[in-house]
Amino acid sequence: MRADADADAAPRAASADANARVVGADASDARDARNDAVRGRDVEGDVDRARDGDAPTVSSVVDALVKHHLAEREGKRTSRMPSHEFWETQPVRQFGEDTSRGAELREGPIDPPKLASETSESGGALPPGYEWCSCDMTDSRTQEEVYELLTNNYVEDDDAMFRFQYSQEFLKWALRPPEYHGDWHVGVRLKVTQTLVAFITGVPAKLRVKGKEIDLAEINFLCIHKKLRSKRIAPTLIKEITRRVNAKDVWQATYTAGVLLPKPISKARYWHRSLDIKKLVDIGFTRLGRDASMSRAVQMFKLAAKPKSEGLRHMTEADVPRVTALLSKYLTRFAVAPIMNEAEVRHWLLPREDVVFSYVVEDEKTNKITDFVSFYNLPSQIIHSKTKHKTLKAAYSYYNVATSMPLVKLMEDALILARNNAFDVFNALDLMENESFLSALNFGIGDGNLHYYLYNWRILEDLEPSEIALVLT
Ligand SMILES: CCCCCCCCCCCCCC(=O)SCCNC(=O)CCNC(=O)[C@H](O)C(C)(C)COP(=O)(O)OP(=O)(O)OC[C@H]1O[C@@H](n2cnc3c(N)ncnc32)[C@H](O)[C@@H]1OP(=O)(O)O
Repeated sequence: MRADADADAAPRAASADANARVVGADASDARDARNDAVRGRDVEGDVDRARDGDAPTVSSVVDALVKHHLAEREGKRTSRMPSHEFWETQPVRQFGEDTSRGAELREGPIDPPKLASETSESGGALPPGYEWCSCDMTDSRTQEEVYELLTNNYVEDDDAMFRFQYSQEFLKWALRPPEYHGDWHVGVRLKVTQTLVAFITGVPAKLRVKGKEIDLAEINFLCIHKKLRSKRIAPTLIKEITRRVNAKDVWQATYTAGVLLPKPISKARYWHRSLDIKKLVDIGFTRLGRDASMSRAVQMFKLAAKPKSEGLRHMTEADVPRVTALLSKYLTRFAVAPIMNEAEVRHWLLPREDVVFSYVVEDEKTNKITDFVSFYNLPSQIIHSKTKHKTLKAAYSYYNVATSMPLVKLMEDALILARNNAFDVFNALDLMENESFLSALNFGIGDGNLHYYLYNWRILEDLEPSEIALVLT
């Protein structure tokens, strides 16, 4: 969204893995030109790099894209494509690989099957003075250590204004789903002081990818202390979590990241809906457009006092079987979606105070649950706050199904519920059917991309975000 956009407000990166920036008219023009110039999706990171690096003109960006696109079609590397010393050795889709019909590549596992017993028993080499550990997320002291590491070192927006601040309750929820493995919560400690300095996690999940069901690990919370960056510790952490996942006879993984790596299956975009526009402007999350006034903006983002849908109520334990059925049926529409049993729906979707908010609409006559809406609470720290505000309270759209009303109506209620729970902003990716409500409900497009990845599973064609129904916390 441009700074002078009609909606008066131009949201910044909500910190969520947001590595791209809106840098003014040049960048937006370049983006438009790029969209017109080429259809290929993988080239887009190049634009960001070209843009960030040399302050290029629109035409030089387009030139670079066209060159890149042609080279990519021929399977060549261009000077603008960074090399990935680590990722080029991994069983992931690679830039420039020939996936055309008739080529050798097939959809499915990239590495040939192995035996869990072939997995080595010890981890890769860390720099001297550091050691591996498993972080016991049932232990309150360890939870605190993980919380501290992430609070001070995890994902920030590009201008280092906001940093994710996952609560301890959130971390327990995200890391302890049914059948989780304690040793997939990998830490690195300084030997002498036992300080936790790096972290990466996996949790078990089942995903349907283009009709195939895959048991895999969802990888998240990769974090290295700021003082230990750029020392190639990340590849060591990734190899260690891979070893521990393989040891449980699991050979595939999924993950999301703001950075462009070889090679996403899809690229989604964050959208932001202001709930407290005054605060968002005060803290620099949002800017008012050139000719906009605060009173007009307040008016524009005004919401009803309470939800409008009759019968909308909190989801309860008794709803679990019916929500599982409703959601499972809905998720079959998408090329990539989780498969959740009742225990998983209970874990991921039953309301948890200050963590996940879920609501249902039940048809009084038939007792059927017709609609489901949910969001989770992920605040960001305001890093160098110059105001009284220390925290940006952000709600993130999670899984939503509307059958008795249009999705836009259900999501308007989600906004009202989020506002009534004191959130400042409601964030949503352009996944699933979300495009049907984003503009209509005054969301503004953010400046961050979220790339979706599969490890050791190839699909031949990139997917649109609307084909993805996976929300990783
Ligand atoms: C079957 C089981 C498989 C299980 C594993 C599946 C794969 C899981 C993959 C992990 C999914 C995580 C999902 C999330 O949690 S995404 C969230 C990532 N975390 C953050 O952004 C927090 C703040 N940043 C940091 O803590 C560090 O900058 C990190 C740790 C990100 C990199 O540390 P550092 O800056 O000190 O770098 P290095 O010198 O050690 O290493 C450089 C190498 O690391 C590659 N790199 C950089 N960022 C990422 C990234 N986000 N995913 C994957 N790789 C990444 C980079 O391209 C380069 O490789 P190559 O380009 O040369 O090849």
